[in-house]
Amino acid sequence: MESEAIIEPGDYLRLDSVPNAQTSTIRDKAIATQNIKAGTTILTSKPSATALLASEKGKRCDHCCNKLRSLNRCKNCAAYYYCDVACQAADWKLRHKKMCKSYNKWKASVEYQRLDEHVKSDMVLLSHLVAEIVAQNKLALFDDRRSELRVITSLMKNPYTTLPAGGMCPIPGQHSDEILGDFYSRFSRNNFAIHSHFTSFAHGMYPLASRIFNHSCVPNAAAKYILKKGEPPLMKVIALSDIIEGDEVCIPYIDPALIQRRAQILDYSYGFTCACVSCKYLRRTCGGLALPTIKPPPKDPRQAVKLVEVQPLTAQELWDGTKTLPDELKFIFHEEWLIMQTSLYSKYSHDGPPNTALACGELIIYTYKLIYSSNYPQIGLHCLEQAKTAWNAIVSDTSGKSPAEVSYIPSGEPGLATFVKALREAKRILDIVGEEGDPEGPLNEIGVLEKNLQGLLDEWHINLVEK
Ligand SMILES: C[S@@+](CC[C@H](N)C(=O)[O-])C[C@H]1O[C@@H](n2cnc3c(N)ncnc32)[C@H](O)[C@@H]1O
Repeated sequence: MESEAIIEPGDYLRLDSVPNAQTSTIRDKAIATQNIKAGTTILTSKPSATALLASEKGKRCDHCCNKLRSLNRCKNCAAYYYCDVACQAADWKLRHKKMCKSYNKWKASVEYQRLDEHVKSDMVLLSHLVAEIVAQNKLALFDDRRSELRVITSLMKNPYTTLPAGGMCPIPGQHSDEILGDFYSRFSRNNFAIHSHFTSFAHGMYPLASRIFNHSCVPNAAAKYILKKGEPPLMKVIALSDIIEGDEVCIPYIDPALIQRRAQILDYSYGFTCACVSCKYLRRTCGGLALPTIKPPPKDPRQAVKLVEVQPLTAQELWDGTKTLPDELKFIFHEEWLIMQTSLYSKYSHDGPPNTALACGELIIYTYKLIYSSNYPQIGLHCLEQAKTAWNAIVSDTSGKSPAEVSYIPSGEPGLATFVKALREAKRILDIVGEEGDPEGPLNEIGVLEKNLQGLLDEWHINLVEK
């Protein structure tokens, strides 16, 4: 099924075809039609289907994906959970009535059980998609060039995927295997991980956003998800930085911090080699990202802190070749480095000592700023963690000295300055993304820390000099 669909990218974008479309993996590019300020919602996209990850079943509503306050379980299949009767009724009408009877038998079948976990998860999403089309008699929409459903049939396919026989939930009146295979072949290149505060809990098809945005590991935009009671999650694509008219707007398909794996995933799942400035830089300087060419990190994090402190660098300087990363610092582009540091950070933040935790935290921020594009939400989330750790260091300090004098990090910076710097950076970055995901998120935590800060300033009679 190949179709032309009318794509409406909204006020901020137009789609430009790439000149060599026959040989390129890129069909077209989303170009900014005007200057766009950081924090602007560039596009809103509705899902054609969503499905919770298996690990989230029973913890969130199967209809609107909100965290469950009380449990309303489908009395027939006992496998779908809802916030309340309203969500249950809405989901029944939307799709569940077409899957309820056959769901448990299908889930227990040999055909389903022998699938890999990620294919199982795709089969649930495909079943939801087909159940929705059948339950709501949406087949006619495929003939309407304006319909978002028709956009699905204009999405790029992965020619190497084949529909696993018997893998899908039997749905009365469902399409032929050919049509199902056609939908499925578009999944790996187009589906989105749905997240709350950047932790995934579901996946879904957002055809308009899929059709419009290409990937970059240094994106100038990113998707967030709005959770509203009674409605499936709505995607909003937000500008992460100021975008100039004529620039291409790109989003990240995967977490750019998966430094070694990202090239493989983009090649295997999406069929392209990324040509962003960061990938080019890493290929040029780190031997095509091959692990053995990158020196392992020093075992002692304090040694790493010393190395980092004498090397003030920005990602832009590395990418454009103005500065080079010394060989002894290349470990920061080793995926294991971040994994090791984040696990040490969480251990020291919980168990202490706080100064070791803060030193680890500084190293993570340094690394993130060399990997991610500016204002990338993960940098903000980590700055918030660092602010919380600095706060804990301040309140557990027994020296009797003012937090404006006592220091917890190797550079000698006072604890208060570490706290304020991390808190302000977290607020600046996370305000750009704005409210998203579950309630009581990072912006609430920032609000609490700001109140704590005011209390501390009053207690010690400190006047913060605004920078
Ligand atoms: C979700 S679609 C992107 C939208 C695409 N412009 C379209 O026309 O449908 C994903 C596909 O776009 C292409 N693509 C996306 N980002 C790319 C990039 N940075 N470099 C090369 N190809 C890319 C790849 O073929 C990928 O499988």
